Amino acid sequence: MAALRWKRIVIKVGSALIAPAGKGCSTRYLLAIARFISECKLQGTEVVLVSSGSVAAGRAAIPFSHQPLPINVKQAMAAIGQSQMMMMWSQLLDCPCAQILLTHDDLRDRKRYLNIDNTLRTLLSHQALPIVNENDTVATAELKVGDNDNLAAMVAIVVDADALIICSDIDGLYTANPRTDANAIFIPKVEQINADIYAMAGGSHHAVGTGGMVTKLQAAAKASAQGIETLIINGQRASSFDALLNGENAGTLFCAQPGKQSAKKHWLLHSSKATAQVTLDEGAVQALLHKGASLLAKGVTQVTGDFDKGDAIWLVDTAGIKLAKGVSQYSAPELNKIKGIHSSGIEVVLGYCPSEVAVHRDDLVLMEQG
Ligand SMILES: Nc1ncnc2c1ncn2[C@@H]1O[C@H](COP(=O)(O)OP(=O)(O)O)[C@@H](O)[C@H]1O
Ligand SMILES: N[C@@H](CCC(=O)OP(=O)(O)O)C(=O)O
Repeated sequence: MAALRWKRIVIKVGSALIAPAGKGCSTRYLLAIARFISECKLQGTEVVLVSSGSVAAGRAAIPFSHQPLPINVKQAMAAIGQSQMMMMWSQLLDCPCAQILLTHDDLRDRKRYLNIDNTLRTLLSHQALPIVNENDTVATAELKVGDNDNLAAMVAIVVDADALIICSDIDGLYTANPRTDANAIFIPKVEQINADIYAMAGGSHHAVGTGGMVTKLQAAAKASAQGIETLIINGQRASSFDALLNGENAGTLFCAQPGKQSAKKHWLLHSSKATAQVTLDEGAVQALLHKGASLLAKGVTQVTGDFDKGDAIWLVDTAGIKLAKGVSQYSAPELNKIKGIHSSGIEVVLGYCPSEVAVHRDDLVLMEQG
């Protein structure tokens, strides 16, 4: 058996594999996936599992035939199914299985993001298997990622994985949904995801799945942009996993792209939630855009909205154009008091000076100006 080419992977398993009949967990496809995970770990490849299926697994316990399922019913099914799904994985694997339930909000908050990162890495260093799912019972629309394909890509970026393997009930990407288009042609490799590729993707045919091929392409785009190669494979076929273990490709491969950002800058740009903004004078704009400088309080003319020290904020020019996103070293009330003031005067005004700069260059990412 050839060695796997990855040191750390994220495997995403869709609802259709957890509960193929749409009601309750089944070992039918999970045995082969569990064997693959065990083989990866034996070869020294670290694995994080993102498992859907809490709604599908809990479905049998709550008889409800109307479609679409109302959110409260789905949440109740998820609450029942999550423990059943975890139990199933624990029975199939002989390593400790660790449950991690997340919402999008957890990833937007820097402290929680770092806690997630630390927990995942600690679990991996102790040969445990983190099993991630969306925290369906608490997540309202604005807190949710909404689908586990995108969640898996976010997790892959958090743990700096080499590969994201999305296991579904289809061989990979086709030119159209093969369930509705008999002429659809299989695509083994995608160099770069563009509008033509997105145009091929259709939705899901399951009541408990989310997103179909659309969310898988979004996930592949996110992960591959961060240098993580992504595969969409048929998790119903044990042969897909045999191929991967033999160092061959299976399903559709989305190539890793160059230009990976640092984890911190990626979080700032794509995950952090910034609602407040500070307006910069022309000197600060030039220093930021052309000199790679930090933002000094002296260059701030206006503070709009509320934020704490450590929160992400927008840095805008006098026309209100968003130039950058950065982590503030001061709260909004503090920055309001010291705006326009030279760094040496901060202590005089506030009585303390924890930082010479308002936003440090390392905690700042420039927006692409179109
Ligand atoms: N272009 C496409 N190529 C392949 N599958 C597609 C395409 N467009 C839509 N699909 C659908 O996406 C489904 C897989 O997504 P989904 O049902 O959400 O599964 P999962 O539960 O694994 O996330 C396939 O079964 C297929 O019906
Ligand atoms: N969090 C939900 C899964 C949502 C989801 O994305 O499902 P799927 O499209 O099957 O990966 C659950 O556990 O049922």
